[in-house]
Amino acid sequence: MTPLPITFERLRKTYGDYTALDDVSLRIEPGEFLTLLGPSGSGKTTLLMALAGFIRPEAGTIMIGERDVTRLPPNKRDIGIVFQNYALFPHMSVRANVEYPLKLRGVREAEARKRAMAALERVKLGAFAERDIAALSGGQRQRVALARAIVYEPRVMLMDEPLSALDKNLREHMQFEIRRLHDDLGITTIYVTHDQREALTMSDRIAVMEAGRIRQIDTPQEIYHRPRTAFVAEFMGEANILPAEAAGAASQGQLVIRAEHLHLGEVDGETDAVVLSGHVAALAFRGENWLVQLALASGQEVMLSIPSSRAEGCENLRAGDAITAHAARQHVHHLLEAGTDA
Ligand SMILES: Nc1ncnc2c1ncn2[C@@H]1O[C@H](COP(=O)(O)OP(=O)(O)OP(=O)(O)O)[C@@H](O)[C@H]1O
Repeated sequence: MTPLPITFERLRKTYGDYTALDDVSLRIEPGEFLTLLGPSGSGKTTLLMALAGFIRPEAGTIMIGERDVTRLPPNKRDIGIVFQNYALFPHMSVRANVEYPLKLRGVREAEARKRAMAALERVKLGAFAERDIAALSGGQRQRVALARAIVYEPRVMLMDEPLSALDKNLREHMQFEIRRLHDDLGITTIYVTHDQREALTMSDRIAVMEAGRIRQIDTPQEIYHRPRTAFVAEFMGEANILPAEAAGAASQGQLVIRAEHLHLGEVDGETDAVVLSGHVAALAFRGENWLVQLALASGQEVMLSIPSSRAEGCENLRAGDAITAHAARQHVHHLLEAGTDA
């Protein structure tokens, strides 16, 4: 089946005088894996639920392919959904849970069974079909929820924080599995998370939301290396935001330098670099890297992240030591003026 594009046009949703979606416009390409990323309360779930049909917007339109679905009930939208809490029926077997959406759609017993088993095979749970849900681990339950969402072959998949109940290792493993499933099925996926690393790992593009608006929508690399605003820069990872003049730039405005792009020590004369000097305010060893907090003469503190593999000298640093750090000019990025939108 060919995947479908999704278009939101000036979508608006308010709760009393609170604006949860503030004229959101967005096009998701056919077959794209798009992540809605943002802090709690930014409107991610509201946007997803409006697409699923569980929330009715006050204004705007939602199109799936050529179809205007804004006023269609959820079961007419051809969408698979996976939630954080799995929403499985605990008293039914794994197979019965996966057959359930097919039975709702009037698919006959033998056919439902065949398709449920195929979906379970896809998520590597074929051998668990007759088990009770209660006898599964968190990761296995999440796979059942995935199987149930794909069993009727929807062309659009929505996932709202599906991995947040899992521990870190399983979560990272499932990020790859979900992405592979998306690629194999050739569907359009919208994924909600507030975890920036998860968004970077899985997505074709990321839409960063804040206060009911999309602040930036871009590929993971673009959004990480070239954030448009301080909010996006800080939300996407450790970001040092400096006034342009602090970094010796002639221009006005603000700069962002990622912690891992700052290196300890002087720069050789050949390199065009921004140089920052001050003293060590604090430092910490974190296994894969060292974090060094550098206090500038202005009082501002900047963070350096130095990989353990090339952290010679970090062991000998002490709070109060005078240090110099530098970043190559290509890693110094100008932000748009504050308040300018994506
Ligand atoms: N039924 C409701 N009544 C009133 N306010 C609501 C309702 N549902 C959501 N809101 C508010 O709308 C805003 C957006 O909520 P939404 O659930 O979309 O945020 P979110 O980005 O998904 O957050 P989280 O990461 O915490 O799930 C929040 O401030 C929330 O309190």
